Amino acid sequence: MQLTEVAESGLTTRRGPFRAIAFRDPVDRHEHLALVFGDTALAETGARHGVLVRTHSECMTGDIFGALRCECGEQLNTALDMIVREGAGVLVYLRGHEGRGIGLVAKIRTHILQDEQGLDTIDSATALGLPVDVRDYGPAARVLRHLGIGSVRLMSNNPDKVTALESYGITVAARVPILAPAHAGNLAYLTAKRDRLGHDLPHLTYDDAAYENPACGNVEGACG
Ligand SMILES: Nc1nc2c(ncn2[C@@H]2O[C@H](COP(=O)(O)OP(=O)(O)OP(=O)(O)O)[C@@H](O)[C@H]2O)c(=O)[nH]1
Ligand SMILES: [Zn+2]
Repeated sequence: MQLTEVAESGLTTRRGPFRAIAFRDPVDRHEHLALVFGDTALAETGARHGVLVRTHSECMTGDIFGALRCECGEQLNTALDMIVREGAGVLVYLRGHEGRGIGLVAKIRTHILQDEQGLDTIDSATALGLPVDVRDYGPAARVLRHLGIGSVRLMSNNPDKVTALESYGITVAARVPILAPAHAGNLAYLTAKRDRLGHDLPHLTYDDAAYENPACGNVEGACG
């Protein structure tokens, strides 16, 4: 199925000049954004056989407000840095993926259960009668195809994303780790992703005492 309502402009950010290409997907009806840097055609055929791509699931709390309980915001910034360092690549910002597809209100409700009952990111969704992950990567694949990209090096720690994108006909030539530093604020989240969702997070240790709270020093009481 073709994407509709495509619009493109230049978008210079503090990292440099990107192209911003906005799409409306005909299936999920969300508006998605691709940020394109450099010559991706050359990157696809070049020695590495795949464009450096991040398909980033929307996380308002982490991406915009820098919430510490997940690492989404850091991954977003790291992905853009990696693309610019490489000289070419694409970040596809996927709307409708908030809370792994359950939406913002439901995600905040899972946070309440995590904070008040100690449930993890999986059990807190299940306790609300909600699915753990209902993200669809069809829109991401349609965006990439629209950009003429068939083979990617995917920045992700989640092996399921590789399978999902490939099921939509995108070749994932490699999965490129995108590891955010672990700290006291995101440790529970990262640990649950590693132990229960199969994310590849080799930088985590099992020594809780090794992690500091980055809010310490900024906010009275944050160090509890
Ligand atoms: N339901 C729920 N979703 C969350 C929670 N914290 C973050 N998210 C959402 O999780 C999504 C990101 O998924 P993750 O599981 O962190 O990582 P991933 O995208 O599968 O894998 P990477 O490519 O390695 O980042 C974002 O859309 C966030 O909004 C939470 O506690 N509960
Ligand atoms: Zn997040």
